[in-house]
Amino acid sequence: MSIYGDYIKSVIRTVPDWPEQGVNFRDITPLLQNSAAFRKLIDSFVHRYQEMNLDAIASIDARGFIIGAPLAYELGCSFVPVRKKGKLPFKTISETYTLEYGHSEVELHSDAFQKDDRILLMDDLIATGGTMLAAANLIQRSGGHVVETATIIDLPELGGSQKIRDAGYSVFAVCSFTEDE
Ligand SMILES: O=P(O)(O)OC[C@H]1O[C@H](OP(=O)(O)OP(=O)(O)O)[C@H](O)[C@@H]1O
Ligand SMILES: Nc1ncnc2[nH]cnc12
Repeated sequence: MSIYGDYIKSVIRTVPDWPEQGVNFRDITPLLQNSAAFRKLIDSFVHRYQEMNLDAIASIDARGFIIGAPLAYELGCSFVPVRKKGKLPFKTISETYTLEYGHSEVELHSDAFQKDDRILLMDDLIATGGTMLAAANLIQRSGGHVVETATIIDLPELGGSQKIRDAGYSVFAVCSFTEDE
């Protein structure tokens, strides 16, 4: 949890039973609408990463872009989008991952990184961890080094952050929610 974790958590809205019965959707739009809260969020990432000599911020289509781009701007790093299949125009490498039902695929341009570049990978939320883990593996395959994976929200009861740690990556979350919150 970051220094602003409790505050950031207080401006995230939970929408029960969306997009389907039984899912508590953690909605970051109230956080984005609140300029003071959004600034504190980006500042907490700046505070954590400013001395880490990062070369690039990679973030995941689509909500990850909202936090990755301002952080890259603040830190003076390059910004690399990891996109859902079929969105990137140049030569890509891809990684398939399992969803609750079926499969999905993330892609990266083959020239996105230099070998051994130090990369921070960001997304807004970790649930089952499939998306973040696939993106991290993709970056490592492309020759980059994933220094850490970072998120606004972790849902630890779904096991995703532990799965990412078990695969050897560091995980930083600004806040977390249990199922009953
Ligand atoms: O840990 P996981 O179980 O993989 O789930 C987390 C992912 O799910 C959401 O994205 P979504 O695919 O809904 O796309 P969006 O950002 O375009 O809304 C979220 O933004 C993460 O990327
Ligand atoms: N519970 C949840 N809230 C918001 N985004 C999600 N992506 C996957 N699970 C989610």
